[in-house]
Amino acid sequence: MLSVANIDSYYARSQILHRVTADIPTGEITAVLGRNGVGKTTFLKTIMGLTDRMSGQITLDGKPLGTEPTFRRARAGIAYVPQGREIVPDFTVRENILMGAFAAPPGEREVPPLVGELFPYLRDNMNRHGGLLSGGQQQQLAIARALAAKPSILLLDEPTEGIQPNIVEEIENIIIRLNKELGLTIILVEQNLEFARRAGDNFVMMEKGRIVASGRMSDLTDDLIHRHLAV
Ligand SMILES: Nc1ncnc2c1ncn2[C@@H]1O[C@H](COP(=O)(O)OP(=O)(O)OP(=O)(O)O)[C@@H](O)[C@H]1O
Repeated sequence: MLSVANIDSYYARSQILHRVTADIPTGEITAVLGRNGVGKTTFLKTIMGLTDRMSGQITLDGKPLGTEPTFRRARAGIAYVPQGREIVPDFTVRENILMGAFAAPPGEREVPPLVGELFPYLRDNMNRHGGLLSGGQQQQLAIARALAAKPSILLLDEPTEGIQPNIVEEIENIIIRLNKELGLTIILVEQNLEFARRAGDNFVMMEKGRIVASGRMSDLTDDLIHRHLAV
């Protein structure tokens, strides 16, 4: 289980997260919900060690990770798919995927066969430049890059944002398969409440850098949604 406890997290001198505590159940999807700017991305970045400073504890199956650099967290099995995808446009599809493989065990730094199964388009376009792909294809590529690290935990930041509506469902189905068929633990930041509710086993609700509610998705009441998500 991934646990965070009493996390404060900062960009320069700005404190963004305050006393954040959460247990992320293994093998399940936990949706991180909240309005714009409440700290959802910062929550994921903090788990990955990508903010300027944090205090508090992060443990994975009891092993402390909170003071480890990002690459050790990646090697411990946590992979991050950032908002906006951050594909390198001049690298090919293959090169973009292999960027994720540095965290895989030596001897396994390859494009995983799974990528071809999940993403036939990527399999058939390995030499195409990343910048030529559509938003949906780039999202597939960003997920493929994360899978190249052979993770057990996937952090997904708004994976359906800015993607053509007819492709959104495809991405959603992939995310659900990664969890149900491969058993990946997923932390999903998602503005689309309908998808978050359908996919998520658990939720974490954030407000102003704090977790204000959490639990099983069946416990996400209309009142909580009204209080913390409605504009
Ligand atoms: N690099 C940064 N330096 C300073 N402040 C930042 C930085 N990135 C984010 N912030 C601030 O941290 C706060 C939380 O931002 P964050 O992106 O984590 O929220 P979010 O809930 O993911 O929002 P969104 O849904 O808009 O992505 C915001 O006030 C934002 O302005």
